[in-house]
Amino acid sequence: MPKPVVAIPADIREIEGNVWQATPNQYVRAAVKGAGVIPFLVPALESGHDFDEILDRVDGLLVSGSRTNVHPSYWGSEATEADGPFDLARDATALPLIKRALERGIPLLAICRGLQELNVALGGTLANEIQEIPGNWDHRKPNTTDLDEAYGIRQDVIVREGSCLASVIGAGTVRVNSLHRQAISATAPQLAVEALAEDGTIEAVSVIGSKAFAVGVQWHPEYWVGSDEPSNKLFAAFGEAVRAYADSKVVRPVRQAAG
Ligand SMILES: N[C@@H](CCC(=O)NCCCC(=O)O)C(=O)O
Repeated sequence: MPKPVVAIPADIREIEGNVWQATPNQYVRAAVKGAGVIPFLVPALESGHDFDEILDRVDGLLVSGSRTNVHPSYWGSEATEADGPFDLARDATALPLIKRALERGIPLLAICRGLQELNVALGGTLANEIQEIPGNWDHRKPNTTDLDEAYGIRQDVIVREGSCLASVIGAGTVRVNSLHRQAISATAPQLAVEALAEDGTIEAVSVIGSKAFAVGVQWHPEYWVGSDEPSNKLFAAFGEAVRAYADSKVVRPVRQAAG
């Protein structure tokens, strides 16, 4: 069987004075090493994508994190400068791609911004600057230029018994990293909450009734694939679901009856 392909929606980034389509290497590395798939970056476009044309060519969707925030207009809220930075091309690419992939039963793993996009794509809302909510921790990226420190494992989340995530990484307390200022506020009707931080922040969801693996996590398992067991298990399960989907697509030659 050929190795399956997984779409990763890119971000628009300004690098050295030019505009790039980009995704952090950690997602590509985790897709290759952790899920055993071929990553396929989908350019972030504000318009012009034929999402079925893209999804016809892939076997899974991995929606990455990003320092940018989903534009509040996607859940009917007014945008202020404080809600940024924005990436309208990423929003216009990832949100419809998530919805269409779920409709088609294509396996989905959504990470950080990806979980937030999953929630918004299915009709939920987000809260901004959650560290300012009384009783909340500071879930933001640590102020460091050292990536291992920024993505350091530093927070407990509680994975719910009987959840999809529990079947992959086990139920109960899991140590994870945390690099976000937004979080799910109103959970989309089609999402089941699968893990919470001890301050009540939603840390993982799955899609109720999904035809295939469809999980979102607010933390960053991609960064520690290779050395962190829950991260390894999550990407391995995603890879397994992607291969199962790819196999289901293969039209097997009809064996001629023995002559
Ligand atoms: N912008 C959203 C999503 C956060 C996210 O995906 N963080 C990972 C990238 C971190 C970075 O490179 O700065 C939020 O802040 O909640």
